[in-house]
Parts: sequence; C-alpha cells; structure tokens
Amino acid sequence: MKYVIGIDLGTSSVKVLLVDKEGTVKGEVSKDYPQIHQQPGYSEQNPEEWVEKTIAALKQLVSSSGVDPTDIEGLSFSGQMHGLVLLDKNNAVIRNAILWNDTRTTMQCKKIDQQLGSKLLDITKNPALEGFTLPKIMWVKENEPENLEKASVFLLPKDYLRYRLTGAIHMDYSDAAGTLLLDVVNKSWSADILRTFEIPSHICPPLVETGDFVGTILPEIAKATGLSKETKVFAGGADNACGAIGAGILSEGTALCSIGTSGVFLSYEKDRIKDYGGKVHFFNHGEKDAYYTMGVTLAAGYSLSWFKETFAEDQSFTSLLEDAAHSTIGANGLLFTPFLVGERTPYADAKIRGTFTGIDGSHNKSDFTRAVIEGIVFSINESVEIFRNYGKTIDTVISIGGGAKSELWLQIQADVFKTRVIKLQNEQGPGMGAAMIAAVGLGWFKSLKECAEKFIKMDKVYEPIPENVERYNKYFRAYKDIYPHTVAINHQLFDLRK
Ligand SMILES: Nc1ncnc2c1ncn2[C@@H]1O[C@H](COP(=O)(O)OP(=O)(O)O)[C@@H](O)[C@H]1O
Ligand SMILES: O=C(CO)[C@@H](O)[C@H](O)COP(=O)(O)O
Repeated sequence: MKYVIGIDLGTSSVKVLLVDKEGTVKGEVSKDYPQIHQQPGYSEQNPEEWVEKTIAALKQLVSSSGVDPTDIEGLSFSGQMHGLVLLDKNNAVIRNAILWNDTRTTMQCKKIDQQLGSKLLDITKNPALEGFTLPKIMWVKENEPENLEKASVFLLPKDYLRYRLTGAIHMDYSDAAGTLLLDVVNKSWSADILRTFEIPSHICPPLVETGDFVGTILPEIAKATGLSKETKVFAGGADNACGAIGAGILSEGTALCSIGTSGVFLSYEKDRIKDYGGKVHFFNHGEKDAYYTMGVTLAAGYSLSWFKETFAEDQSFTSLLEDAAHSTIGANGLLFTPFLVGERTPYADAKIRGTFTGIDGSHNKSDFTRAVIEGIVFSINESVEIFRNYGKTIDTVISIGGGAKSELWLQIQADVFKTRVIKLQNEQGPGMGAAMIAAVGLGWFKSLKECAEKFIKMDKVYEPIPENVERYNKYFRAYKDIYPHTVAINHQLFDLRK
C-alpha cells in the first residue's frame, strides 16, 4: 500500500496524518505549542517551535505506523492563515511570528482604509482587518523599522515550515489571498498596494498553486524524521481552504463549520464576481480558479480552552462537555459572548471583549460550560445569517475541528443553524485536505473532487430538533443584543487597561 501525509500547522498544535490510497487514516500524531501574549491584543509564536514539533510528530508517526518509509510517496500542508514570518538574507527568522488573532494593528487598518478606499475591496476582495498580514507588515515598518529593513522575504506559517523541510521558498494562492497584498482574481501581488504603503516588492515570495509540486524533503529532514528523501512535497494551502477540501466543499451549495481555535463558517464560490460587500472574507480556494467565502469568530475553541484552563484545568474536554449536557438549552438563562481577543465577523472590532450575561446564584459550572459552547455557536450563526441575507441557501453543513468531537456540540450546531449537520469519520478536515492535495499531486486521482469521493467518509447526521430550534431562536435574539449594549463599556475598559 502507498501513503501520503497531511501536515496541519494549527494554532494550538501541529497534527500529522498518515493516509493510505483508500483514504483510511493509518496514524495520527499531534504536538502542542503555546501562543505568546505579551500584552492584551498581542499573539505571537516562535516559528522554531513549529519546525521542532513537526519533525518530532513526523518521526513518531513514521516509527509508530510500521510503514516502509519509501511507501510514503508525498506530503502537503495546511496552515493557520495570515501570520507574519520575516526572514533575513540568510533566511533566518527575524522576530517571532505575529499571528492571525493578534489585533495590535487597528491604526494600520485605518490607514489602509484612508489611503486605498474602495480600491482595497476591488483588488483584494476583502476589507482591512487586524488579523490580515499587510497591517502586520506596516506595524513592523512603523514600530520596528530595523526588522523590516533586514527582511529579504515574508512568509506565512506553513510556508516557513515547508521552507525548512524542503529548502524552497514559495507561497500558495489560497494563503496569499489572506495577506491583503494579493490581487485575488488576477492571482498576482498587487504592485498598487505595495507602492501605496512603500513595501519593497522583493519581500513577496514566488506564488504557486496549492497543488504544485515544490521539491523533495531535505536529506537532514529525512534523517531526523525517518521519511525517505524521495518524499515529494506539494505546496499546500490555508487551513480553511484545506479544511474545505478535506470536507468535500468543492461545489456550489456546500458549507462548512470549523471550530478550531477560531470558528469559521465557509461556503464554496465558483463566481468570482459574487459580492458580499466585504462583510465576509473572499479567498482563493485550494482548488484551482475556485473561491470560498467565510465569516470568522476569532475565539471559538480558544474560548473553551480558556475556560478549561482558567476554571477546570484538571478536567478533560470530554468530561467538561459531558457536564454541559446536564445544563439546559440557553444554559438556564446564561449567555456568553466569545470576544476574548476582539472579533471579526460580524463586528470587526479589536477592542470588544467577552461577557457572561445573566449570572444567577443558581448557576453552576455545567451552565457556564454550556453557555460557552452555545455562545461560540451563536457567534458563528451571525455569519450564517449574513450568507442567508445575501440569498445563499444553507441546508447542510459539514462540521469539523474540535467542535465536531462532541455529540452535544454537533446537535447545538444543527439546532442553532437550523440545518442538517454532518460529522465526518475524520473530523480533522485540514489535515485530510492536505493529504488529499498530496494524493492528487502524485497523480493518484485526476482531481480533488475524484479524491473526495474516495477519501471523505460520512459518520453521522444531526437533524435540527424543531422544539430546540424554537428555544434557541429566542436565546439567539437576546445574544445579538449583547454587542450593541456592551460595546461602549468594553472599549472604555480596553483603554483603561493600558
Ligand atoms: N474532546 C473535545 N471536545 C470538544 N472540543 C474539543 C475537544 N478537544 C479539543 N476541543 C476544542 O477544539 C479546539 C482545538 O481544535 P483544533 O481543530 O485542533 O484547533 P487548531 O487547528 O486551531 O489548532 C480547542 O481549542 C478546544 O476548544
Ligand atoms: O484567521 C483565520 C482565518 O481567516 C483563522 O481561521 C486561522 O486560519 C487559524 O485557524 P485555526 O488554527 O483556528 O484552525
């Protein structure tokens, strides 16, 4: 049997997946790394940790699988999006990576809006948001000019990892789309935007398709991981594009809910002129010349992780979620807004912060946990509403990520979204998507669609329960009232913390 590996460089961990030609997952290893929050709104990671943890995970995967390394024919990547990695002329990392959930760049976003106006949306199809890469480059230019002067190239997280595994520098279109420097429809770096903000064009890496063959792994990496040095490497893509591939979101009418560190609601778009007025993100898909649109909740799984670390450190996620089942729909009248690091969709607001509303002396930990997981789904439902308001029909949603690990959470998604929710046999969509990119790149399949037919296996379907839908509807309406009623005080508190 022949195999491929999908490497998903997430925010909380790197996950490596060994998949055979039938699409069966033969092994899976995950290694965690921390986020560094030096001050409110800051979120960084040390790129060296990604490399070390990936090598360790690959080594464990190869040795524990018992598979002949020469049978592992190829690998590809899925990566957390937007994070800025700057390399000097020797390709050494200049500073920690500034991540997608870092919101220090509000001033830079204002500047982009003022200087580019509607041109930004015309070229990049997206508004200026703190998480995207261009404002991060501008922040470095303004606050650490010596670091930008030293830079010979900028990369996104999985591109840096790929560079360390192959020695070759590239960026694929699906990830480049999230930089706010790409002309999304014409698939080239925007000279106009680079010129406007006086960013040297030489720091933009060569662009490739997500499925392109980019080389083989370096001999020293082969030695460190136990992989064969003949292993073919394919570029890979943004984690949400790969999540979509791994969930079979490859034609109009299909939608995805991913609850990882972030929460994403995503829909396939064939139509490059589809206009959502910048209310949701519009990016190049990992499938050539296709697109996807998505809304993003910045702290989805992150909210639950924060809750667990702060109030239930010794409990597992599984037991926490079991507890939440003892509470009721609406957590006995307790609502949570997951704005722990600001928000993106529908409120692009770096200063908003989270709330528990309606705390009562009778509430216990089960109610609080339930409120957290419901609040995350309510927030993602605000993106679902945007899609519906623009005329999209959403009746079936594939759910992936940590949020698809719990029956309770899956049923809440079905009840709140008012759609059928499908859980896949492997809920790790992005890693599977990366493995599929390698499988197609190797020529095992003619297209991603053909590969999806073989690789993607449905596990269980959750139908909305009418009685729950009605009750959640009422709580969702109350949830939506919290942002407008707490925005002023949250902005005041944010400023007071300085
Ligand atoms: N057993 C579980 N049940 C429910 N949620 C879980 C479970 N394990 C992890 N999670 C949630 O999933 C999130 C991680 O999801 P994942 O898709 O691995 O994220 P990322 O790709 O961002 O690293 C965690 O933040 C946590 O909230
Ligand atoms: O910023 C975005 C999308 O625009 C995030 O979705 C990141 O891509 C991180 O994803 P996860 O680590 O949560 O999967």
